[in-house]
Amino acid sequence: MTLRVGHISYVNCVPFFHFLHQSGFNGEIVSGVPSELNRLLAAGDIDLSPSSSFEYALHWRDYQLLPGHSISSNGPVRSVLLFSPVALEELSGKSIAVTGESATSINLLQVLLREFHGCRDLDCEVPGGSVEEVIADGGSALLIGDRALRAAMRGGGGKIYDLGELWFRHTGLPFVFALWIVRRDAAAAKPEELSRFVRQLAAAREMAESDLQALAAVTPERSWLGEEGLVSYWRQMSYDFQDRHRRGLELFFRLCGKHGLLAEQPELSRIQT
Ligand SMILES: C=C(O[C@@H]1C=C(C(=O)O)C=C[C@H]1O)C(=O)O
Repeated sequence: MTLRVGHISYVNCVPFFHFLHQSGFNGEIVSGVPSELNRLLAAGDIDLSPSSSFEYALHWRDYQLLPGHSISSNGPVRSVLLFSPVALEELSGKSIAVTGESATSINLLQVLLREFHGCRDLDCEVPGGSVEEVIADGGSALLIGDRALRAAMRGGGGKIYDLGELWFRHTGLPFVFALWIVRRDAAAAKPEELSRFVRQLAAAREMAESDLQALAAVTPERSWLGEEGLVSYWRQMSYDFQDRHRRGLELFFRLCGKHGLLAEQPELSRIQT
């Protein structure tokens, strides 16, 4: 049996995937934005994926974590951005257009605004048109991933708030946007494939991180982000999952509970390797 593995179609995932085949992986890869991968994972259509940390919290009884990896910020993240013509404190009652690609970041936005900026009655909705149009029309809007990086390069009239940076300023902790999530039933059905994958993923990431410059030189997104842009973006992301990440994640889940975004607190359960 082969593994069906999700792949986030953002440039932040390149360090996990570029060398995966070279490291021996011969299963299937299914690409999508985080919200699509969350859906496939919840439905059992893929076995494992880097996916929204909030998705883990919603369905944690069905999932386990691959230890040691995440997609996190430790300060600015550069690709989870709120574009707003007004200050954060003034967003109560105003409409905020949010990306349909996210699960974690839309809840992080709510937590930041409610817990630290005194906002009430937030009106967050995925717009009918594109989020980019809302930004161009001077509205408040949340983008993630490559579309956020591109929109920041275009700039615009309003302010740009980096949600990783805001989280760090208020908590002093990393923020965990994505975790490597495995379905429990897949872990039970394909234990050997999974332990091979754990080794292949670690090797692939190590190869990528040992020479980010060389990786940037063969990454197509260099056409718009530049090789130096890619390297500095990957360098400031945190792909680890250590004790500080766990504390940041648990605080986020607690604040989601406090603000009515999560019905119960998840247990963090790792696969046995
Ligand atoms: C750091 C990012 O985090 C992403 C945000 C996610 C979410 O909001 O659910 C999910 C996966 C991450 O890749 C990004 O979008 O650039």
